[in-house]
Amino acid sequence: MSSDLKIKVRGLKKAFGSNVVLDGVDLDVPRGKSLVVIGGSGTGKSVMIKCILGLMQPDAGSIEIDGQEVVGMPARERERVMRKFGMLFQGAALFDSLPVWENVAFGLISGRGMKRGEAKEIALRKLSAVGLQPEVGDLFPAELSGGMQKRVGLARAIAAEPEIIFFDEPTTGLDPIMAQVINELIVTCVDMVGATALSITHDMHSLREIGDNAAMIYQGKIIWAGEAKDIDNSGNPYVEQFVKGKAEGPIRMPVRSF
Ligand SMILES: Nc1ncnc2c1ncn2[C@@H]1O[C@H](COP(=O)(O)OP(=O)(O)OP(=O)(O)O)[C@@H](O)[C@H]1O
Repeated sequence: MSSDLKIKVRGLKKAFGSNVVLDGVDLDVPRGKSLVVIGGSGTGKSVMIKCILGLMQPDAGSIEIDGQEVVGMPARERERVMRKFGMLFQGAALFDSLPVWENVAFGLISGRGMKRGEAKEIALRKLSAVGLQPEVGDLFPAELSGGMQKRVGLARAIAAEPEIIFFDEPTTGLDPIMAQVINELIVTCVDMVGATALSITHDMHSLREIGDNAAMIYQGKIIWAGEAKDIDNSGNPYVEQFVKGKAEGPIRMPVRSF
């Protein structure tokens, strides 16, 4: 039933000139669940997320959030829907010139007009939730390791207690131990704020840790969707090749000959 869906995507299409990136994507994100989308490099995962976030206009198709069509929605109304979203970008995307606490509180202060003192208190609480001491709040992003920056990004993503959180390759560039710490924090934080989560990743380990459900995108379409625990027995040769990381199989990587 569509009321059980937080996000419902149907027939989403997007091309750049002759490069057809999304060719009729259908995706269901059930309310309160964590869906992880996998797919090779350049298969359109980021383009799909950008369309859902309203950062990119699709050529065709429908995106419903809480049963409300957002494609073609007037900018003002769309902004209100965007407030339901939190986002952890690849590489954390922190503002270098702002101390850590202000990075976390940015959306609260500039987006919601919260007083700085109140926003700082919330920011320090969220930093503590991701295992960072209050002293870290006064440091600048350049003074932090990559893993700490990811934690700060996560604290920022949950600062406004969003209904939906997007995770863009949350473990890319981290060592396996820090990747696991971030995976566990994602699960805890998503639970803590009771959010629905949509992630994109190449990292199969991360998928198994953070996903209730999984989907695979290939050649502009979702070619498999199911419970994350079933991904090893998908019966789909494309999914199998990706999951096992095999060079041989139906997926052909574009290789340029010089
Ligand atoms: N603004 C844009 N203008 C033109 N082409 C674009 C634009 N954004 C994305 N593309 C193209 O869309 C395709 C898919 O890109 P996208 O970034 O969504 O891939 P991805 O699956 O997220 O890849 P990766 O896993 O490597 O991040 C690529 O061929 C890319 O060149």
